[in-house]
Parts: sequence; structure tokens; C-alpha cells
Amino acid sequence: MNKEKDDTRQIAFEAVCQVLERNRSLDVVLDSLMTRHADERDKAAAYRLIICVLRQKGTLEAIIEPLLRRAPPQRVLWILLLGVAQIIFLDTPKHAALNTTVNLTRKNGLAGFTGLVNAVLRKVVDKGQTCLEELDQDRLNLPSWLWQEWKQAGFDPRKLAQCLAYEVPLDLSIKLGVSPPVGGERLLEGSYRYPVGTKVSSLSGFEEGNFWVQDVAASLPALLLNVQKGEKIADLCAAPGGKTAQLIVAGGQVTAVEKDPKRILRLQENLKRLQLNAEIIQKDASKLAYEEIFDAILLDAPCSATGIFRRHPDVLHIKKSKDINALVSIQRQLIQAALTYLKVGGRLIYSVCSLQIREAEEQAKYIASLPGVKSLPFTTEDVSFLPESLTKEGWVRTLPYMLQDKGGLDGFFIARFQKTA
Ligand SMILES: C[S@@+](CC[C@H](N)C(=O)[O-])C[C@H]1O[C@@H](n2cnc3c(N)ncnc32)[C@H](O)[C@@H]1O
Repeated sequence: MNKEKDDTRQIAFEAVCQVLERNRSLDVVLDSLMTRHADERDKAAAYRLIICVLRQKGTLEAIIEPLLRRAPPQRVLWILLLGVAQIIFLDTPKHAALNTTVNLTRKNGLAGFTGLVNAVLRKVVDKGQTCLEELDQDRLNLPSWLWQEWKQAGFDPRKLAQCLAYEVPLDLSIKLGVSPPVGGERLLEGSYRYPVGTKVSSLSGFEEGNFWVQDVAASLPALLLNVQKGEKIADLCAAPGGKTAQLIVAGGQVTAVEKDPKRILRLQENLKRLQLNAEIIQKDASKLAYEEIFDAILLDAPCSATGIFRRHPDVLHIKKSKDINALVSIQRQLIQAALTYLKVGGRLIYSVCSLQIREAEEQAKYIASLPGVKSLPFTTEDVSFLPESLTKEGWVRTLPYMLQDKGGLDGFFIARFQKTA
């Protein structure tokens, strides 16, 4: 690919195509696309544009739709989304947004649509802001199935959608006995928050492996396992390893299991940087030959990841309601396997970064209904830092609009059980 073609907007366009047409996760897409770009500022600009389109997709479409006489080819629509995002939400000078979007149309074999793109964007420059004020952006930016399911779950979908409007701060988990980099706010034992835009690799102590990036909500499952020194712990779905690191730091002898060969490399790299050791096994965690050997198990199960939509707005578009049932059955296989590997008397934490009750609250009820298992409810002391996350059943349910005055947190569900027989 030549340099001229390979610019910020081209990268954003290709990323948007891959996410929206092929349902690929943005992280995976960026891993390959961003390596083409050496310039850090260009990468940051491309990322900002992609995230904006994915967060505001419903709103952007509603601005564009009345300006079109008929639906254009899908790729022209993606190009329009990129152009309108720059005009309405980003600080791109309007003439630059217009010219570069028209060029993008031409460069991608859609020269027959440059007139249309130009005309639509001119109208958006004139009337876009007025049009924006009349739209229900919250409703538009969430797919209706998520709005419905979140409402039925008792969450406030409007407040959840509003979380898309804010940039997200950086949370670090800090190794025991190490001073956190300056400028952070302590949220929890070992978890510090840094202002929006902080670059982790620029913080002192990064090379030394003093800390790792992990949303404060994501640090709760391992924390709540309450590892005692020397306990034999399994982390069954481990990569990229944020929770594995916590379990090791807490004093556990950790076996980290991960099925995905690429993700296991990241787990290995992360533990290496942090100078932490675990037994690492690349395998399907539901198919291990263990029996009653672990004192405690963390099952941070694969899930729809709808709870992390603020940093990963691609989940709003690539996950569909019908995907959840398949995940529920994988989660159940992992739950059953985990209970086999656990000693009698041992603890199991089940967690998901999902806001879907089928993957969370209903799975906790399922686990509690299994023979030889009892629920170990959490108490207010367990979650004194965020008491509103404690449910009446004794589960922990964090929602992105909790801790709002400090910048919110990811949506997690965490439940604790004991194997009794
Ligand atoms: C929610 S992520 C785990 C995040 C991780 N616990 C952390 O804190 O960094 C779920 C992980 O489970 C892995 N996975 C999915 N199915 C699995 C299986 N059957 N056995 C082991 N790992 C699996 C996925 O590849 C993914 O890395």
C-alpha cells in the first residue's frame, strides 16, 4: 500500500469496514492496521475518529439519512459517517473534513459518489448542529436489543448510553509494595486512576513492570477471591492476564489457562514485563485433567463484553442478542469443569464483563442450583469502596454510570461460591 493512501482517515475507514461489515473486534483490527503507521500522532487521530464513529453511529446515521434520496452503497455510508463525525463531534476544520472525505471516497474506488459525499457534507456543515439538537442521541446510539435488555435488567439504559459521551480515564493496578506513578488517585487497594489521555508507557515504572492497565471494576474479581499466601489458584480464562497478575501478587501459586494462542502470547509478555511467574497452560479450560486440586478458582468467563462498551464501542455493533445463548452454554461448560477442579471447601469466583443478565445473574442462579455448591454472598465490607454495587443476593454488579464523579467504571458481574461436596 502506498504512503499517500495509507493515511489516518484511510486507516479509520478500513477499521470501520472491518468492524461493521465483518463483525471483527476493534482490538484485533487495530493490531494489524496500526502496525502500518509509524507516526504516533496519526495513530492517535485515527483511533479518535474510529471510536467517535462507533460511539455515535446511530446519531451520525440519523443526521445523514434525511439528506439522502436513496440508500447509498454501504461503504459510501461508512465514509459519510467518518466525514460527519469530524464535522459534528471532532475539532477537524470543516473544509479539511470535507476535502479529505471526498478524497477518501475517490481513493477507495467510489469516485462515482464524490458528488453525493460532497453535497451531503456541505449540508451537514450548514445544518448538522441544529439537526443534532433535535435527536435523541442516547436512544440512537444504543442498539434497541441492548436498550430493551438493559431496561429489563433494571439498569438505566439512558444513563448507560450517556457514558458514551465521556472519555475514559486510565486505571492502573499497582504491584504490592511499589509506589504508584505520581498524579494518580487511589480508588482501591492497589488500584489508581489517572486523567483521561494519560499514556501508560510514559509513566515512570512502566519498563520496570511496576503496574499494568486494568479498569478498577476489572480488578474486583481477583481481589474478591481473597487469595491467601501459598494457595493453589486457577485462573481459567486468563489472557491478557490482568487478573492473573493480581492473583500472583496476592501470594497465590497460580495456574493460568488460556485457549487462544495469540492471546496467550500477550499473557506471557505481560507477566514477563511484570516479572511475575505462573504456570501457563494453553488449552480449553473445560477440558483439563484436574480433579479437586485448587483451593480457589477464578472463572472470568468469555462473554459478550457489553460492560466495556465505553472503551470498546465496537461491542455495541458486533454483538447480537442471538450470540448470547452460545456464550451461555460455553460459560456453563466452564463452570462445570471449574467445579471439578476445585477442592471441596474451595472458592469459585464467577465473573463476566457483561451487562446481559443471561450471562451474569442467571448464571449465578444456575451455579447456586448445582448440587454440592453454595453461594457465598459478598457483604458491604467486601465492596466498601462501591456499596451500590452490592445486590440483594450478595453479588457484585458494577455499572458504567457508577463512580460517575470520578469517570465511571466498566460493567462487571461477580458472584462467589463454595464447593461443599
Ligand atoms: C474475559 S477474557 C479474560 C480476561 C482476563 N481474565 C484478564 O483479566 O486479563 C476471557 C478469555 O477467555 C479465553 N477463553 C475463551 N474460551 C476459553 C476456554 N474454553 N478455555 C480457556 N480460555 C478461554 C478468551 O480467549 C479470553 O482471553
